[in-house]
Amino acid sequence: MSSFGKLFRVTTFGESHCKGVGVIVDGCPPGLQLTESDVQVQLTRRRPGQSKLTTPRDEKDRVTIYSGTELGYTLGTPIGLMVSNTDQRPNDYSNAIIYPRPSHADYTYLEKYTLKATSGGGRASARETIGRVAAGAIAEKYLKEAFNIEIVSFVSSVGDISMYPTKIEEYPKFWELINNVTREQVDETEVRCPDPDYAEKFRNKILETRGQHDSIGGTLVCVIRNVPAGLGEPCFDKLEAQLAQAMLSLPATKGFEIGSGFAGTAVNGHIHNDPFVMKENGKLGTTTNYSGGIQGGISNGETIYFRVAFKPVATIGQAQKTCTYDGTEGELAAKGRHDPCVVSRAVPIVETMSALVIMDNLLIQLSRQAATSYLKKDNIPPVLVGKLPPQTENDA
Ligand SMILES: C=C(O[C@@H]1CC(C(=O)O)=C[C@@H](OP(=O)(O)O)[C@H]1O)C(=O)O
Repeated sequence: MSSFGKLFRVTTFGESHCKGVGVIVDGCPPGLQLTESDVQVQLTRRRPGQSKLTTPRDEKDRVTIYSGTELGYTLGTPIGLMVSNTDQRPNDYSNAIIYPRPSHADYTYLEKYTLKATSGGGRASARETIGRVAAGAIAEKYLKEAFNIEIVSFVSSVGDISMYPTKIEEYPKFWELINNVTREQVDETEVRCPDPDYAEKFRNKILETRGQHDSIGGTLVCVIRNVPAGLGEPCFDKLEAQLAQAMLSLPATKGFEIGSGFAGTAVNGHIHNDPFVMKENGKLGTTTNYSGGIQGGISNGETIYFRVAFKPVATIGQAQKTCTYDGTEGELAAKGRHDPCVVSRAVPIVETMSALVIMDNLLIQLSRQAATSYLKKDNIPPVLVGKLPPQTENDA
């Protein structure tokens, strides 16, 4: 379905070649200062046609807020946002009418719905992510203002060139990076990688691939800082499970890994466990962070970090042997304007999608805390809050 979230609920609409794409955001707290410019920043970072590394389809993606705000403040009512599609070229798809594009969604959409959009990727197009980005930008604004939560994503690999740690021993250096990396640093390079040497290698790889009328995959890291402990809903809605669902609902994703991920399987528990320590803020924290900020499906107050894998874009100009819908063998060389690699445009998409997950879980936890605050808790047995009961004479 096209809706996501429980208390901060978003519903996206639109196809890549219809009049426009957008989103309805229900459940945004009233009183948040919000204008189009707050949302536009992330939409502009996502837009096509922004550099040689992306699809040349030239959409400005200017957003209009239709409802839910007045005098620059949210009213608590549904916020409607929309972006017009202005640079469609449906004829680009004329040679693909009888061919399902290999590894795209044409065949499966037709099987599912019995008919499909004639041009573009329809709902499976990356244009659908505009709605998510617009909604997530609102969530990000609340999270930053109310809880100082920071979300930063960056490109960590393109093809087989990777800056991501492969062994557990390499993680402490990586934590230094993720604890400090900023969006400004990420945006200093066209490809959106904070390491200039890797950024250059990634850029060259994408340009080389584009020259071959081909595509290539890559990975993104996402970091979420200052998340309070307690977010996530066991058992089925663990925070990492929701993040995984959110990320794997993005077009072209093939993998999700949190904390030490697959590398963590190579070491013993005494290395992998994150010991607790009292932190300056008077709360328990951990001295290492192989857990990736989530334990038992609940945020523990440490930095959350995860990695998302994006496959090579399915639509490529290079001729491929395949067959038509009726099984006739042939060759398809896709026409049109396509991304040789989606990772740099995926950065704001992953950030805003993360914001949607954190926002929804924050509202759920705040509502639980508010409900509990009305109870008289004076006589709660100490063992239920991790304390020993007072000693009695019999104990001595
Ligand atoms: C336009 C965007 O990306 C598009 C994603 C896409 C696809 O099939 O996913 C195909 C291309 O567009 P068109 O439908 O014009 O061929 C991309 O340019 C965007 O993300 O805004």
